[in-house]
Amino acid sequence: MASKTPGQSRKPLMAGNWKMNLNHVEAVGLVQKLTWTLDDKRHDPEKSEVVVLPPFTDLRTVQTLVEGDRLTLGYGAQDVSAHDNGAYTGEISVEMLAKLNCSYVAVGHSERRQYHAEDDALVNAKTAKALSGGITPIVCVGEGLDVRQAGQQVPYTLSQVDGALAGLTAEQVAALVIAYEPVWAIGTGEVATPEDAQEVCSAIRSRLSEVHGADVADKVRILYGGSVKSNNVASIMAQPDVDGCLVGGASLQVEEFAAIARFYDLPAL
Ligand SMILES: O=C(CO)COP(=O)(O)O
Repeated sequence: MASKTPGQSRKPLMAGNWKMNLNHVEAVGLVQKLTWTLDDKRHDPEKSEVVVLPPFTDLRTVQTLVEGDRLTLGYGAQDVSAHDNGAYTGEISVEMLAKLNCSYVAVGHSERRQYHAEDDALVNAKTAKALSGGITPIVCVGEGLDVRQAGQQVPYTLSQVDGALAGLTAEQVAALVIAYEPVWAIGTGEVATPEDAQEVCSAIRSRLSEVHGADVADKVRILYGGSVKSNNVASIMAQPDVDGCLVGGASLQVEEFAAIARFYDLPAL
């Protein structure tokens, strides 16, 4: 596996969270253009893994395209049910996602926490469910503006991490991805400084090390999310504990997302 810095084995991950954008027809256009652009610019898949998280209704189409054309593009979902099956109207199970060969699923995104009242216990149940189905959860954590202004971003975020990972084995934790997304930076154009991102990402890694040991902490990829663009990605990625980005708005723009995926060729401003 390629390294971001010598001696580090975590392969950078650039995940595009489309949120509630693009129907399945539009998804075809974006995925095709994205893979053409990455090929054209000679993207090295060893230097960053590129993943899209489309809406549920696009997943079968994206799967067909990726598998049919053997694209070097990962995909996954934006949410998963904490239940296996049954009378849960509107929910999608991990088995359904696994059947679509999804590699990843976001859990606990701040928009789910905010608009669907998801708490740490539910995020914990969804994380465990994803792992049990063989899908890598991207566990989202991060503080709101009031918490940041009170200087409590580290304890607040660590408490979300503790809640989301409660009861998981060291082996399970080693297999997941954590995304630090400060809520005040999401969709606002207000990106955290590289130092802000590093402060919390490094605190998360220290906590993983305390609880599960340094070997586990070394394996977990910790992403930053919140107004990531091609003009700020390189300096964020230069931070030692930032192993990738969870990208919202910019992942809907092919040239932008392709440039973000190729952060390794951009100057850190
Ligand atoms: O929420 C995000 C990704 O999950 C970030 O969204 P933006 O990149 O649009 O700020």
